[in-house]
Amino acid sequence: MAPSIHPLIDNGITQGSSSFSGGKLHCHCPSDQVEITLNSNVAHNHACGCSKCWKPSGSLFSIVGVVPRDAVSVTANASKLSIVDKEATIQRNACKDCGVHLFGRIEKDHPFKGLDFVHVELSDEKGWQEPQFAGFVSSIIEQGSHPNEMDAVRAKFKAVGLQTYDVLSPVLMDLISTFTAQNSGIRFANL
Ligand SMILES: N[C@@H](CCC(=O)N[C@@H](CSCO)C(=O)NCC(=O)O)C(=O)O
Ligand SMILES: [Zn+2]
Ligand SMILES: [Zn+2]
Repeated sequence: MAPSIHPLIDNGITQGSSSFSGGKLHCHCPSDQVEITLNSNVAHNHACGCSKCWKPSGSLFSIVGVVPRDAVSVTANASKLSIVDKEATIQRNACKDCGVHLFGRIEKDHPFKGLDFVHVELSDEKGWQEPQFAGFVSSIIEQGSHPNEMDAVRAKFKAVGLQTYDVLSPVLMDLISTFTAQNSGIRFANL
């Protein structure tokens, strides 16, 4: 059987709702779940093949989007959270018991500082923005996917209407490069 890309991709994508304004995320513990309340829908929701984003077991990709950090609050069992890698750009807060990542936060100077990374599949609510693209696709080879499987993986994304990139989407890459240019002293008019 072909490996799962992700349950939210494998059988086609369900469109989100533009009027949806947030909901709750829960970790996978059978009891005393960590609960996160999001007062916003996600943006730039995407499949990520990198090794650092949390993926459901058996899936090659994570689905991860961003919300303003002010829209994120831990509303139950905060004591179960622990940062996976304090040195990483994105400090991923995971449940110590089940390993699920509840939110990833950037504290250092970075173009995405102020945005938290979250996985909407941890919510029972419907209406979250659907995945917009697939990023870090080639990174799945670093985790053991065979290079010969990559055409099939990219074809699966294409079949559900998603563009694939080996880093991030053009709009996000432009934001990163704009930040880098401005930090080096370049000033753009009318930005
Ligand atoms: N090939 C590496 C790539 C890891 C990577 O750079 N991941 C990105 C995307 S995460 C969500 O889009 C990133 O920004 N990482 C910063 C961080 O993780 O702190 C690999 O697969 O590990
Ligand atoms: Zn848990
Ligand atoms: Zn990632």
